[in-house]
Amino acid sequence: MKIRVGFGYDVHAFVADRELWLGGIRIEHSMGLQGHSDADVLIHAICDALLGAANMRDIGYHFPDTAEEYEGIDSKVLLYETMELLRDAGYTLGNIDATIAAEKPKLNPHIPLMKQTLAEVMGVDVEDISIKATTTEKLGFTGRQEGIAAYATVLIQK
Ligand SMILES: Nc1ccn([C@@H]2O[C@H](COP(=O)(O)O)[C@@H](O)[C@H]2O)c(=O)n1
Ligand SMILES: C[C@@]1(CO)OP(=O)(O)OP(=O)(O)OC[C@H]1O
Repeated sequence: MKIRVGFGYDVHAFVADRELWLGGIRIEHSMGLQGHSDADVLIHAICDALLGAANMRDIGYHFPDTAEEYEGIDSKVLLYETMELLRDAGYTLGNIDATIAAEKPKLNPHIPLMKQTLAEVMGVDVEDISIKATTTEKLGFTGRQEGIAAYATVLIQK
């Protein structure tokens, strides 16, 4: 069996008048994230980790932010399509471990639904998806609530 690991990182800036989408769900907050898509920073980090593990470039290579078809797109569609690319190459998911760095909002209450949602989109067991949240103790751009960062590691196998 071939086992590979991948790492993904993404950042999106907070702006007013946008919905906040994280881990495939909408979260009530005073600001949302700026982006060409729905700016779901966690899903983008997971897509990059999956593509990296398979040595298949990155999210912007497959879904360019210059393409009209991806404008405002639900990132769950990009995650589904990323999983299709991996499946076509013969890979299955081992597990995902992800961390969201955000001063606010409080994310713990939303994590079970994020995990359930992503597991359904990816067609994997919810037990294979771990999502954690951390503040950055008011330090840096996340600490100043200028944006959110997300990190993901994945294991895939074939
Ligand atoms: N946006 C966030 C950030 C953190 N949490 C939870 O709070 C715990 C403590 O955060 P620290 O940054 O002080 O480590 C953290 O472990 C998370 O469980 C959260 O829910 N939402
Ligand atoms: C998802 C895509 C495509 O809509 O756009 P953004 O929402 O701007 O996200 P980013 O993580 O900057 O890059 C990937 C993009 O190609």
